Amino acid sequence: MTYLADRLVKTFPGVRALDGATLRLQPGSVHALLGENGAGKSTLIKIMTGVLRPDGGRILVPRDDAGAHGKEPGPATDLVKGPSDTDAGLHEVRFSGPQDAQRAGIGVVHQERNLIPAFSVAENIALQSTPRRRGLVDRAAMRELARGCLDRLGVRLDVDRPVSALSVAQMQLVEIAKALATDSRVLLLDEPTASLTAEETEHLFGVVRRLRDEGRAVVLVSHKLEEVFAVADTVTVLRDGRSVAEAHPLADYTQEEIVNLMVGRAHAARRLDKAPVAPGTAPALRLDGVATALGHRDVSLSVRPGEILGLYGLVGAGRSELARAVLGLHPVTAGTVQVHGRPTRITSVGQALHRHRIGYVSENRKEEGVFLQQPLTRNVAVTVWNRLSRAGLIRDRDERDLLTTYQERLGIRLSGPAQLAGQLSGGNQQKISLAKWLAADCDILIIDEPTVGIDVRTKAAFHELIVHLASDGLAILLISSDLPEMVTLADRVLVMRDYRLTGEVANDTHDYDSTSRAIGHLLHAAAV
Ligand SMILES: Nc1ncnc2c1ncn2[C@@H]1O[C@H](COP(=O)(O)OP(=O)(O)OP(=O)(O)O)[C@@H](O)[C@H]1O
Repeated sequence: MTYLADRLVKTFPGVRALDGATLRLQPGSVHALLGENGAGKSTLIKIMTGVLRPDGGRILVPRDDAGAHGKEPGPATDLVKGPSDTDAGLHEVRFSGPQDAQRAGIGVVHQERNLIPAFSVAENIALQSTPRRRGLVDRAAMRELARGCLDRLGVRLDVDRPVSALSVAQMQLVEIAKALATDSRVLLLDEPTASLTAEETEHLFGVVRRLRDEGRAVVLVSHKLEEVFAVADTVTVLRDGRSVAEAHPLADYTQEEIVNLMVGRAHAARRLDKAPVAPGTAPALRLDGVATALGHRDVSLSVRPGEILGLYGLVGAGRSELARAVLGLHPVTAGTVQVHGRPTRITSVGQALHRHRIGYVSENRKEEGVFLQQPLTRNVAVTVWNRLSRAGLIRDRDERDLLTTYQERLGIRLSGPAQLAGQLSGGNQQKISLAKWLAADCDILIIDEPTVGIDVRTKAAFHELIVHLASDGLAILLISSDLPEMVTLADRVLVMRDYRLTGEVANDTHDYDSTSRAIGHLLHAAAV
C-alpha cells in the first residue's frame, strides 16, 4: 500500500523548489523527510496535500484509496504503470485541493495550527467528518467519534473543552486525532516538536509509534536530528529540490553522514572559542527584584558586555514574557531595570533600540519579525535606517550590500534582493529576521529561541556569529529551550520556573553532561 510522490517538479518565479524529488512511503513506518532550509520539504508536503499543484511528476496512491477521490488524470493506460514493479496497483491522482488529498487518505499537521480556537475538542476533531442525523449535527456521535480517535492515540482529554484552553502539545494531539477522524493512512507532521518540551516530545513519539504499529505511514519533517534518529525507520533527504537519499533505512546512516548528505559535502562542526569577560566589568543590563503584572516575582539578573547569559526553562516558564516586560511590552510592577547603570523604564521595542541600543529577536518571528509583503532588502535594513540614510534618503545599494553580507554569513536562500520575505521558506524567513538584528547597532541583544526551524549548518553558523558578537563586546541574553544550544553558547545559565528564577548554573566548561544535569536538578528542585 505504497504512497508515492514521483519525480515532482515545482517552479516558483526564479526558484526551482522541486527538481525531480521523490518520496516513497510504506505503511507501518516512520519516515523522516530531511533537508536544509529551502531544500523543498514544505513544497513537497504542500503538493502531497493538494495545496499546490506540481509542474511535473506524479502522485500515486493505492488503488483502493484512489477510487473514491482525486481526479483521474487521463486514459486508463496511464494509470497503473509505476516506475517499478512494486508500484503495480498504484493509481495516479491529481488533487485539485486539500479535500482531494484528504479523501485519498493523506493528512497533515502543520506548524501553524489549523484548529478553530473557540470550538471544542470534539468539534475540531470532527470538523471534516461531522456526523449528521436528518441534516443536523449529531453531537453525541460527534463526541463519540472524537473520544474514539483520542483513545486510539492513548490521549486523555475532555472533548468538550474549547481548544483555546489547551497547551500547544495538546493542540498538536487534537490535530493528529482530527487526521485519524478522516482515516488518514499517511500522516505528515511538519516540525511537530518545535515548541514542545522534552517530555511532551516523548509522549508525541509514543503516539507516532502507535500510528506506525496500526499500519499507517508517518512522515516527520524535523531539523532535530537526535529526535529523528530516536523515532524514524526510513529517510528521504532533499537537497536543492532533489532526493539525494530515497526511502533508505535510517539505521544505515550516522548523523554525520545525514548532515553531509543534506549539505552536499563534508560538514565539520567547529569549536567555538569565546573570550572570557574581564573581572569587574559592569553590567550592561541589570534587573533587581523585578515583578510584573504577568506574575514574575523577585527576578534579579545581570548581563555584562562580552557575556552570554542563558535563560532556560520549560515552555510557559515566563522567560519570553520577562524579556517582553523589560522591553515595555508588559507592565513591570516592582523592582528596577538598569541599562549601563542607569535606572530605566523602556516603553517600546523601538525606544529600546534607538535610545538604549537594545535589540530584540522575537520568538514570534512570523508575526513580529518579518514584513512578509516587503522585499528582503527592506527587511534587513529596517533596524539600521538611521545609520544608512543620508539626508533622509536610503540608497538601494546600501540596503543590497547589507543583505548580501548576511546572505553570505547565514546562507540565506533567495532568488534576488527584491524578493518578498513572504516567498522564502520558513527557515530562511527566520534568518532574515535574525540578520535584521545582527545588522543593528546594539549594545545589548535579547534573543528568544533563535534556531527553531533552522537547519544544522545554519545553526552552527549562527552560533559562531553570536559568539563573535559577544567577543566584540555585546551583552547577550539568550532564551532557548534547546539544551545543547544553551550549553554551547552560554557563559552562565539561569533557570526559570513559574515566573521565578530558581538558580544559576556556571557553564565554564561547556560540558553537556554536567551542565544539563545541574539544570535538570534546578528544574526538578523547583517543582517540589
Ligand atoms: N510561494 C513561493 N514563492 C516563491 N518562492 C517560493 C515559494 N514557496 C517556496 N519558495 C521557494 O522554494 C524553495 C523551497 O522552499 P520550501 O519552503 O519547500 O523549503 P523547506 O525545505 O520546507 O525549507 P524550511 O526548512 O526552511 O522550511 C525555497 O527557495 C523558497 O524560497
